[in-house]
Amino acid sequence: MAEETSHYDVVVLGAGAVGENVADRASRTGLSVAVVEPALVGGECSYWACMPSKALLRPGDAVAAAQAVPGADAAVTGRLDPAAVLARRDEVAAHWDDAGQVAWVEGAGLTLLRGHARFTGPRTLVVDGADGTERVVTARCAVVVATGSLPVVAETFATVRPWTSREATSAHRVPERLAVVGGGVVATELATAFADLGSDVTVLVRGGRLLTGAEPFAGQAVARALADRGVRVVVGATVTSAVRDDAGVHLDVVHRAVDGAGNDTGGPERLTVDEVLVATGRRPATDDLGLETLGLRPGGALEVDDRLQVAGVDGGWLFAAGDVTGRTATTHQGKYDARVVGDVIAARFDPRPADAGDALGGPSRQDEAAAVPWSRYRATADTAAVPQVVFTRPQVAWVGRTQEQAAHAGLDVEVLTYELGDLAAATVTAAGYEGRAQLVVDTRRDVVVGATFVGPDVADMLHAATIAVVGEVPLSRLWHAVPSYPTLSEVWLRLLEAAGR
Ligand SMILES: Cc1cc2nc3c(=O)[nH]c(=O)nc-3n(C[C@H](O)[C@H](O)[C@H](O)COP(=O)(O)OP(=O)(O)OC[C@H]3O[C@@H](n4cnc5c(N)ncnc54)[C@H](O)[C@@H]3O)c2cc1C
Ligand SMILES: NC(=O)c1ccc[n+]([C@@H]2O[C@H](COP(=O)([O-])OP(=O)(O)OC[C@H]3O[C@@H](n4cnc5c(N)ncnc54)[C@H](O)[C@@H]3O)[C@@H](O)[C@H]2O)c1
Repeated sequence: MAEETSHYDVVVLGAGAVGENVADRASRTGLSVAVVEPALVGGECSYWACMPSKALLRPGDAVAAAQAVPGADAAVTGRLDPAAVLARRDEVAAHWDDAGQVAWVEGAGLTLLRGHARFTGPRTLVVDGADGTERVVTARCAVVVATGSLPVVAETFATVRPWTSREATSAHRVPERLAVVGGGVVATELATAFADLGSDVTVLVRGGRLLTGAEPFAGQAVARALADRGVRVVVGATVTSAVRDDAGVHLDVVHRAVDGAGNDTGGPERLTVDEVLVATGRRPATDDLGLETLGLRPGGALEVDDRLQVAGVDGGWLFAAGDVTGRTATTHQGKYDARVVGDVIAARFDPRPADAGDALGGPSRQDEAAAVPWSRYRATADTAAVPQVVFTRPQVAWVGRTQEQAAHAGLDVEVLTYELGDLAAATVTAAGYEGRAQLVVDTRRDVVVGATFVGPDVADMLHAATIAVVGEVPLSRLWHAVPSYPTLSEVWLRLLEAAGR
């Protein structure tokens, strides 16, 4: 049943973390903004990704931290209480109730349209409501697609009701036996969490190592730590069939495995588990957006430039941000893109008198038109300095280029490494603290282009490195950034000493 047409200046598809931020910023010069969302306002991150997964990981970290300190260890001798961990996770996920975020959207002066949006032509959409209503919505100025991504699940698992990250992060029961297929960020974090909760976990990795986006030593450290906690990590593994019956899910796996002595112990095996978590990557959610009416291909990523403007559509009205672009797959980077695209739209379509932005110091039409890299209207960091933290134990944090990526880019690099366990702060933090920091230095420009930290509590060390990379701070100036004693940040001093300072 079609209703009357509603007109807005800007329409944002998706009220995930990215869509919310786009909408808020785009409205800052007085544009009317509608956000369309068929599910929970807040999207994946709040209810099925970042927040619940970190809530599942934190208790194990807290216990491990105490157990690593002689004297404190005696106070922490029990096991985690899975029911209490899951209950706290429920709270962190707001019990999958978006009332708080709806209140925020409405308080920000945005219009929330509940339903699934699809294009019927340029700047025109139909919003299908859950109650069967169809509302036509037009955008006078711009449309931003922020519909996120969906897990990739191979046909092999079609009949066994596998877990994706959604079922894992919202689970209300801890499986006795869990297989995790994949070796990326979701696989390593959730293998860690469920091992902490008491599952017998097997990780089936297609390639030769974990976390292939990071420096090789990072994945090796995580694999070692998982093995030490009784998790079986099988490399070179392919699941050839999956069947569920009353006894569980039976997986036929072919793999190669090498034992400590270098012997090949691999081969085909049948693995029976209670649940199988498929964590084999995500794909942009663009299947059913009506993109074909705009001359775009459904199903793929929406390719954008540094203004987040979609390539291949005339008129400068279509933008995309977040996971749907295939350019970024973290909340923080998606929100950075959201700030950029929101500012571009607020400035370009500013309804106020021509110089209003300049006079008030806010978004400015002239500045946007003349924008250069590193201005607020260009997502320059997406190519120069993307930070990522993996909340495994040990944590893995990196920004910018790995050694291999820097070499691939033709840079002359020097690689500086330091074992974090040799720092005074490590001695105080934990008995037998193990970790490593590595800087990739562009020797021609004398600046850091990449940094990796692996170890307990390194997540918050990353931002100093991000500032060094974004700021292109010369090593000669970094030398004057004095780290406090005894903190893990003293590693910066040791790394600079290794560079001959
Ligand atoms: C298990 C897991 C853990 C993660 N942990 C972290 C972490 O710790 N830190 C981090 O930075 N990142 C993390 N991520 C990544 C992060 O969750 C995503 O990068 C982020 O959620 C992407 O935000 P988004 O707004 O682009 O998409 P989403 O959050 O997916 O939001 C998209 C929204 O669009 C809506 N939508 C879809 N189609 C339509 C349509 N046709 N019309 C209208 N609306 C539509 C959807 O319902 C959804 O609400 C994690 C991911 C996973 C899977
Ligand atoms: N802490 C965080 O910031 C955080 C946490 C979780 C997820 N995320 C984001 O979510 C995104 C998705 O995470 P992900 O772990 O699903 O993807 P990923 O790209 O990190 O890892 C996918 C893994 O699946 C493997 N794989 C792919 N196809 C396979 C197949 N057919 N069979 C077996 N293995 C296969 C890959 O080799 C890889 O190991 C990531 O890009 C990440 O940025 C971020």
